[in-house]
Amino acid sequence: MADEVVNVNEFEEIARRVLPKAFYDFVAGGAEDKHTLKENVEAFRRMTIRPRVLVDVSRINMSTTILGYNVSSPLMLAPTSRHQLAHPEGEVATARAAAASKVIMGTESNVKAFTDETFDASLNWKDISWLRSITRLPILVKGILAAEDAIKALEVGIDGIIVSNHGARQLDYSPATISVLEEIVHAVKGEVPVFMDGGVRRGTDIFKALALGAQAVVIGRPVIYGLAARGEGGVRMVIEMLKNAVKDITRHYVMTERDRLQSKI
Ligand SMILES: Cc1cc2nc3c(=O)[nH]c(=O)nc-3n(C[C@H](O)[C@H](O)[C@H](O)COP(=O)(O)O)c2cc1C
Repeated sequence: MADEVVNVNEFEEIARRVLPKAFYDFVAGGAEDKHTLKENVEAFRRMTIRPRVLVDVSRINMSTTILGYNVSSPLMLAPTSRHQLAHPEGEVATARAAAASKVIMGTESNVKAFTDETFDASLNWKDISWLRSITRLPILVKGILAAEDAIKALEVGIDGIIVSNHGARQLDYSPATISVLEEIVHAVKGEVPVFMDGGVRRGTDIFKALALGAQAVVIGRPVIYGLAARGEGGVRMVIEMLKNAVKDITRHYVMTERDRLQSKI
């Protein structure tokens, strides 16, 4: 029954059962030892929340602004390549997922995503400058994991940064995204919004990412799991489950591994 599913991990389990093995393995898989794949999730789990009591949460408003668009929550859907859509039903289901996401986000974004797993490996910063010269659309650079690259991205005039290791599908042993988010937020100094993706599976993960300075988070696999398990309704359920984060989140509310180490010195 649809209402028995209570979290994203359960959707993944259903997806594993209903999808042909090759499809599931393609979606769920990661590079080589899958170290970074596991770390994306585990690094979130190692962070704890410092709950505050007697705060009025009776009317929580999670709406925010992303690149000038008002959205109902700080949650976006990641680009996932078309490889998994070789199945004809996949095409239909993905169109439905996109429609569902527009409803939830409350806007039809004109932000283009120039990302693809098959993208030209020779892509470099000059190409971003060129892109900047031919379009007035907002340009987001996805895949930033180091402060130096974040600064480079600012220099070429991008409009936002997505801290991402592309779901740990390409380079194993790159850092878990939540573990480098704060470094990049500090480097960017509020000049452009910083988004992050990788391993977001719970509303508390969104809470943690926002507390470390992300403007919004992006999800990849959870959408596909919801879609595989329950179609459009499953995608809606996944998004609703994850929206369970709260507004007015500050850095004060979370404790990272680094904080714990520093408090011992
Ligand atoms: C099946 C699949 C295909 C993907 N294809 C692309 C792609 O073509 N380009 C890209 O930048 N990221 C791609 N990604 C990565 C996602 O955009 C996103 O960064 C990642 O899924 C976020 O991590 P999560 O799945 O843990 O939420 C893909 C992810 C999956 C699961």
